[in-house]
Amino acid sequence: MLYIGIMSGTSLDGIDISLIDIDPQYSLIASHYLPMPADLKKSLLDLCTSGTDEIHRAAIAERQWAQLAAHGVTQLLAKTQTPASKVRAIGSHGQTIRHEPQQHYTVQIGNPALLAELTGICVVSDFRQRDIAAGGQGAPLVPAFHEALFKQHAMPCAVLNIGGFSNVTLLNENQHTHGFDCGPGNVLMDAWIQHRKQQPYDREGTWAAGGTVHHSLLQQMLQEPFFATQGPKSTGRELFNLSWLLNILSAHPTIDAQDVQATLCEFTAQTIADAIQLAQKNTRAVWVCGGGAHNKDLLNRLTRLIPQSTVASTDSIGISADWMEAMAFAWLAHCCLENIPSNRPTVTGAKGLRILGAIYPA
Ligand SMILES: Nc1ncnc2c1ncn2[C@@H]1O[C@H](COP(=O)(O)OP(=O)(O)OP(=O)(O)O)[C@@H](O)[C@H]1O
Ligand SMILES: CC(=O)N[C@H]1[C@@H]2OC[C@@H](O2)[C@@H](O)[C@@H]1O[C@H](C)C(=O)O
Repeated sequence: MLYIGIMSGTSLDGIDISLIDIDPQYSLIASHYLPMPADLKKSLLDLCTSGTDEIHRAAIAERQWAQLAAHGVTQLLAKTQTPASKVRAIGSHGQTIRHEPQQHYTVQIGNPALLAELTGICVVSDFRQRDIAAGGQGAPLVPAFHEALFKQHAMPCAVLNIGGFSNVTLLNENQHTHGFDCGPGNVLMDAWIQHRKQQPYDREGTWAAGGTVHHSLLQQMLQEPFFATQGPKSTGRELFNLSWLLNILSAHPTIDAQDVQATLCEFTAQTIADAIQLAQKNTRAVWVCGGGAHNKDLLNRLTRLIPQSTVASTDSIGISADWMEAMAFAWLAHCCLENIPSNRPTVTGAKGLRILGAIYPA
């Protein structure tokens, strides 16, 4: 049974589209990546903070986003010669423009009705809303997919997604899945290199690797109260953004830009390592996915900071690090249509298991 998953993450670098077969074992058949056009990226980023005429701007942006996503679906189907009628549904994450779980709301836009209209395929979307309605954070949602995918692997293990933000799933022999957002993934490193070198990201972490960690800056960043709170917890650009960083840096005006990048990479690794070690001390392996899996410097730091575990990309065990999230949303669509609950109350804090997603028939 074929499903398509569409993930447009917090990094806003582009739209990931996967085609998966539920049998056997949620296999990835094909994938397609569409870079985010600069004007749409700017519109979406602007919507992440409050401003004038937001309703109008959100409606225009989500229409453009759906048109782009539909174009990507068409290209993916053409390159695999798959008729649209063979795909049972598209699971579309949409684009998060606000995430305020403390205020019991989260907003993902993506005009699923238009996506269904343009592709002729049933679309399942708005996955986070029901979990929020049941008192949860609405995020992270990938832990249930990680649980299904890693069933056969040695336990206890952790699946770590390092996208714009980082989230971890902790799996053990007793099937008591835990998970939460650890904090920033690439978001601060991306923001800093963009600010200082006009580059979208630090390729393989080479800029960070050549710098020196500034320990008092690191300690100050670690004071952020988010890190001291226990899960369920999730976060986003509302908290960790360039202004957050510049505010802290204002107390350290003389630090070299490259040393700031090194410190941000160490900070990202340290917060992840602390979170994993506190939540599941005996973790044997940390399987890394998301774009951060390509950041060699970040992986080296994680390896040093979590000495009791193997730290490796999921690519090394045949699970694509780049497509994990897009595959997860294809699987979430399947769960919705099959009435399978896909939140994990231990992760999100919801009152109970819930079937997630809103269905827009073909
Ligand atoms: N070769 C590379 N070297 C270093 N970093 C990389 C590389 N490739 C990708 N990245 C990082 O990964 C990021 C994109 O990751 P990904 O696509 O997983 O994020 P996302 O899905 O938008 O985020 P989220 O999971 O938070 O929603 C880029 O912005 C960049 O920081
Ligand atoms: C609100 C939102 O979009 N959160 C994202 C973000 O990116 C990573 C982390 O923060 C995670 O909580 C979530 O994404 C994944 C797909 C999730 O829900 O599991």
